[in-house]
Amino acid sequence: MDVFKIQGGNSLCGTVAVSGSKNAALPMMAAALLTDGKTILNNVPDLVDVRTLSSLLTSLGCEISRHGSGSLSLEVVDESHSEADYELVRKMRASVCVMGPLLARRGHARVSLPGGCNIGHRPIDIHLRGFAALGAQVDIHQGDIIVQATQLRGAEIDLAGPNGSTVTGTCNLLTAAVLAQGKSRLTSAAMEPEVVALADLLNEMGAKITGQGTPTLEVEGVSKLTPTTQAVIPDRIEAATLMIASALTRGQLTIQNVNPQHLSAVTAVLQEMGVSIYESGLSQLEIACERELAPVNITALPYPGIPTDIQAQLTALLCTLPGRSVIRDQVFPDRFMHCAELNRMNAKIRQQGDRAFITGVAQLQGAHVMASDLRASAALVLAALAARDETVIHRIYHLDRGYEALETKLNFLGANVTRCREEDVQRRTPIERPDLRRSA
Ligand SMILES: CC(=O)N[C@H]1[C@@H](OP(=O)(O)OP(=O)(O)OC[C@H]2O[C@@H](n3ccc(=O)[nH]c3=O)[C@H](O)[C@@H]2O)O[C@H](CO)[C@@H](O)[C@@H]1O
Ligand SMILES: C=C(OP(=O)(O)O)C(=O)O
Repeated sequence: MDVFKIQGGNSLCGTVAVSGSKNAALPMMAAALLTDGKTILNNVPDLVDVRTLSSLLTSLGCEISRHGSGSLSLEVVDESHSEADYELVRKMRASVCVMGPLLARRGHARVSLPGGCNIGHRPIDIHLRGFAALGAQVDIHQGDIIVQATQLRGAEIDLAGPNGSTVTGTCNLLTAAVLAQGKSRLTSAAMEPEVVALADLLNEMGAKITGQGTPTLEVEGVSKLTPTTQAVIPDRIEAATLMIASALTRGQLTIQNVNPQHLSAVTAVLQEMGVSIYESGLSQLEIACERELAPVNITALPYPGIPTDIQAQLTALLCTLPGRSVIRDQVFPDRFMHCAELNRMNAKIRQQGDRAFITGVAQLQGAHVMASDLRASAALVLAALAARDETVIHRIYHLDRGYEALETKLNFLGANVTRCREEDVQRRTPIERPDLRRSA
């Protein structure tokens, strides 16, 4: 297993470009199953999750090849298999995104129920309720979900859950409803830019979807979709992570290939802390720290609120601001595994329920810490960049799921991050102790 060794203390300065969005690319890749020609997606990040989904789609009869930097070609050559294997699904929850397209196009899908996860309870009951409303028979057999229908029929589907809407659920039902007979109306739908990106791709393929970006999506079913070429939107979570890295190291960054509109909640909260953020050009942000930063209270909410996928990274930043702050996660109320690890780095966080109560410290201290999930890993990397001495982050395979070439980008900006094998890392620095026998 790989670990990161990070020598903290350098301010990040320079220009960096954000990669394509993981969470937009995954459902867009799955949508290729809806056509029988070649779908070309550009700006696809080279990530473990993208490779895992590619393996899954290959097992479902897709031929996939990567060309140049970021162009992925996907073509269905065999529609006889509709079963997603547990070995692939367990590696990545977003595998459930194949269910909608398989059901709509092949009339049948068998997908292992995704298991537990370190960010909390993640049921897919709303997805299944939606498939049933579209006329599918839904069964659970030996840990697999089986959905089948000879012809889906348009329906009214309410996607509201206890913590807001569901992003992957909206994608799954959208990709099923596009080929259903008649009209569907999806209410309390997710408004995330990644859902809009999927709807735009489907419309390019010939679907009739309106209302994307609002809580109500109207879908007029069509009998066939044709393949197309589309670029994946910039990764707003990677962009926000870099913005926070700039603030944490009191650096100065130009971040390219961003959609500032997708980042407005993050920009607003960083500005409230005192970070200077300027738009320079259509897809570029300048981040600088020109004054002392102050703590704020934050709640992670569905879009257009502050994303839960940025909650851990914001927590790392708040740990270094003098005074008290509270951060709450209303999307995944148990997503606080990073707090105990940050505390090992001298942070002062007390977690209770869906909130973390933070008292800023003057300086974080390097330590051996364990990544528990993707964004928790990012938070530990950010904390390590600002910490005194060396931090060793174990289990960074979580990070590789969702950040393209993060250490290369950070090192280019002045960080000191080394990837090495777990067995090559010395566990502890020996503490020098006085020789008591000699002084006696
Ligand atoms: C691949 C991808 O795009 N992942 C993102 C997606 O995950 P994902 O789509 O899995 O997250 P959801 O939007 O579905 O989950 C939001 C909330 O709804 C609940 N829920 C969800 C589905 C369901 O059937 N029943 C139910 O109760 C969940 O437990 C959670 O509390 O959106 C999350 C919320 O923005 C992000 O953190 C993830 O990065
Ligand atoms: C939680 C995330 O991804 P996933 O839904 O694939 O686990 C994430 O991107 O932060």
